[in-house]
Amino acid sequence: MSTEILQLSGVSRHYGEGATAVAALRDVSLTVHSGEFVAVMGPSGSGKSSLLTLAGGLDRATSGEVFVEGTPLGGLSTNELARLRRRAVGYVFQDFNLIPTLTALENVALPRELDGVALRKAHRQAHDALRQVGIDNLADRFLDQMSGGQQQRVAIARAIVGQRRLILADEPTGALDSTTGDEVLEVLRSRAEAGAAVIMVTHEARHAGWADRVVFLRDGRIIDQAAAQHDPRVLLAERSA
Ligand SMILES: Nc1ncnc2c1ncn2[C@@H]1O[C@H](COP(=O)(O)OP(=O)(O)OP(=O)(O)O)[C@@H](O)[C@H]1O
Repeated sequence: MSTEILQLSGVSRHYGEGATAVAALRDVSLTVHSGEFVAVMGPSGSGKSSLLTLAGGLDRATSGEVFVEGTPLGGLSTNELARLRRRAVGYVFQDFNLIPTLTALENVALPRELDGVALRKAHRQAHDALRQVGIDNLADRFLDQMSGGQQQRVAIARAIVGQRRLILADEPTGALDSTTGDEVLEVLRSRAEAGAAVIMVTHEARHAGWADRVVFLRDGRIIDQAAAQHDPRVLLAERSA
């Protein structure tokens, strides 16, 4: 039986006040279950990043409620929210948000260490995550010794380390060539198959084809939800043909 990992219930997010107020999200309701891979598409400014930051507890809703594994985020203190994020949520930021003074391995292990996992175990899990994105051989490199695509894969490894149940990825294939992009999509897909809920913002219909479901946003509202056009297994088959 699949469980609800994420639920947005009538969520709105307004920025600013009065004449300059912007409604980034308007009354959005969305449920994502364990094992589901959901793509979010929509024009620039439609609210895609806002949806992701609210889902990950990086920002708070103006109204409505966000539930992660049944916990309403609105009632949590800042510390409780930080703990839930570290434990349950992996986030791939558009600009990676990695720490330049740490190696790839240390960047990936950091959230585990912060969560109290012993160093050796955290490093073992980090190696495993780096292996999944195909760059375990770069574990000891610093960020300035890596290409943009390699840094992006470090960011993805950090999001999937330690079997997080909710993985949120904002344009995770942006800096990657198409082969590497497909590899990353395969990793996200396999995390969903292992039981995570994965939500990915993308501009590319081809990438959305890897998802089970595509949510379309416009002006802060969900205007449509559809099953992905392509069965991901078909894409896989095309790749290996
Ligand atoms: N911190 C903020 N302060 C004020 N307005 C904001 C803020 N963040 C987002 N907005 C506004 O909210 C709306 C939705 O922005 P959001 O970044 O969620 O859209 P998006 O669909 O992710 O866009 P893009 O594809 O360009 O990244 C936009 O009008 C944006 O200008």
